[in-house]
Amino acid sequence: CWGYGPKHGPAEWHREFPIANGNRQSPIDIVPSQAHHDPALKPLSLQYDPKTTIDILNNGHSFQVDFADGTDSSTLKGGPVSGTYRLRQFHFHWGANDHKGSEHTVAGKKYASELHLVHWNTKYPSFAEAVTKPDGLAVVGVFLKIGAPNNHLQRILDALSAIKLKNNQTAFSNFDPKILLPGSLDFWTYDGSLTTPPLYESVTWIVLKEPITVSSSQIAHFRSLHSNAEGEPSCCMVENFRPPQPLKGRVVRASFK
Ligand SMILES: NS(=O)(=O)c1ccc(NC(=O)NCCCCO)cc1
Ligand SMILES: [Zn+2]
Repeated sequence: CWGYGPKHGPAEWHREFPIANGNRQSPIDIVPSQAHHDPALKPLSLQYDPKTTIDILNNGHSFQVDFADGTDSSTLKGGPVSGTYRLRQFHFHWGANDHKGSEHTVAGKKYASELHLVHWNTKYPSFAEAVTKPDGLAVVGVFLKIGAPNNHLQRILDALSAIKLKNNQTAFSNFDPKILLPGSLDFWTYDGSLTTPPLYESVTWIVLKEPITVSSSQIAHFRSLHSNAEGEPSCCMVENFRPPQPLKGRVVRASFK
């Protein structure tokens, strides 16, 4: 199945998922000087209820923290979207060393990692329905740069030892994703896709300009996960980022001057 290694990596995904060569693929290289400030963009409104935290899961490509999305307890509104989007999960992407790992890049700059908070449009009955629609998802991307240790990540890192292998999951509760956000919610936004197969072109991307910091040893914990399930040949999850894709005429808007 698909992965990030030399055999089944991003350059090969188009064979099974031809939309990989589509017109609104993600991630992209964001060039700040070419982003258009749009004063009509509303401020982002993120309201999260820690009680909706369910579990933490190794899905074989990353790890994700899942949230109960049966009510409007944890939502995204405003910014470039209309309506209400519910938080489904958040996960990370990282690289084999600290000099790469983010999916979006900023004028060619790669960050060490990137956090994705995945929300779906409640005009659709479920996430599974929404994920195939052009306005189905809104994903907030947050860059992680190497610096001081991030205390807010510690509980997540401590849980990773319990989900070492693919399909391992363990209870995780009472987590407020807001504590992972930077001070400023200034963002760039553009129409894109899932960055992993099935690569559906259903994502309104909202990439925050301000990174958060993590230490080098904290991010090393991410690389201790395995992409194989029990009984399969051991394979470390050292790298799981897709490189930037062609812009194909899309416009990136900025919420800030
Ligand atoms: N990296 S990303 O663009 O934020 C992303 C988010 C969700 C997913 N996929 C997901 O949540 N489920 C897979 C969709 C299968 C159809 O139900 C893939 C990539
Ligand atoms: Zn992602």
